[in-house]
Amino acid sequence: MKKYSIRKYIKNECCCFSSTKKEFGGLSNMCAGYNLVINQTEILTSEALYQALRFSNYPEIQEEILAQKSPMSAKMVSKKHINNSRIDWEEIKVDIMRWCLKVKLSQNFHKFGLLLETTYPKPIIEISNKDAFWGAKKEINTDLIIGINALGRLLMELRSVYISEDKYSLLIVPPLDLTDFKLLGKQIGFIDSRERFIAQIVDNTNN
Ligand SMILES: Nc1nc(O)c(N)c(N[C@@H]2O[C@H](COP(=O)(O)O)[C@@H](O)[C@H]2O)n1
Repeated sequence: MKKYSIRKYIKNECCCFSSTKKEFGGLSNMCAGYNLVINQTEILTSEALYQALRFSNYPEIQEEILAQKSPMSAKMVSKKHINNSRIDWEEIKVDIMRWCLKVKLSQNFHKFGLLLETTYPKPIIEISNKDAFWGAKKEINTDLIIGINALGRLLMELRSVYISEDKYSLLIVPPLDLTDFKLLGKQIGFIDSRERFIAQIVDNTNN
């Protein structure tokens, strides 16, 4: 099992999010307004995509997850089927999350990219009192936040590429080299968002 180090942060030196409705809420996988398309299937949030990929060999479970209107219900449906998770899930879930975030960025390039850019150079943290793996917990009576902060670390990793000269390489997301990297029974290939990006620019110019 991979080990991830615990980090300590000082709250007012960081860009923190916990609610999708507040500042930096768009960084949460639960945030609406960052639609995705994989194999011609519309996916409402990166949370739904991440949860669906837990069940690569169960297209019917994936369909049930993707049909949920809210990301929280997608997560709840996933919990209900947890015993059918890919057997390698714990080993690969961080790679899957990294891939989902890359897709979120490539398909919402300006909107998500600019949001990421505004956080630079501060640490990004999802504050969660329940989950110190993906997020980090606020220490009572201190200004410290402690946890693995895996999601924040992946977002910072992505941010470092977005603000570099390799920025536009992020428009193409290669598939993960995993057995059965599938959505609804179909292998997932390269996600090429270059046309979508141009269409979004044209759209923004016309509005
Ligand atoms: N809003 C919210 N509520 C929770 O209870 C959470 N654990 C999270 N964290 C998000 O959930 C995703 C991870 O799911 P798994 O625990 O791996 O099934 C990830 O998007 C976290 O940011 N959020």
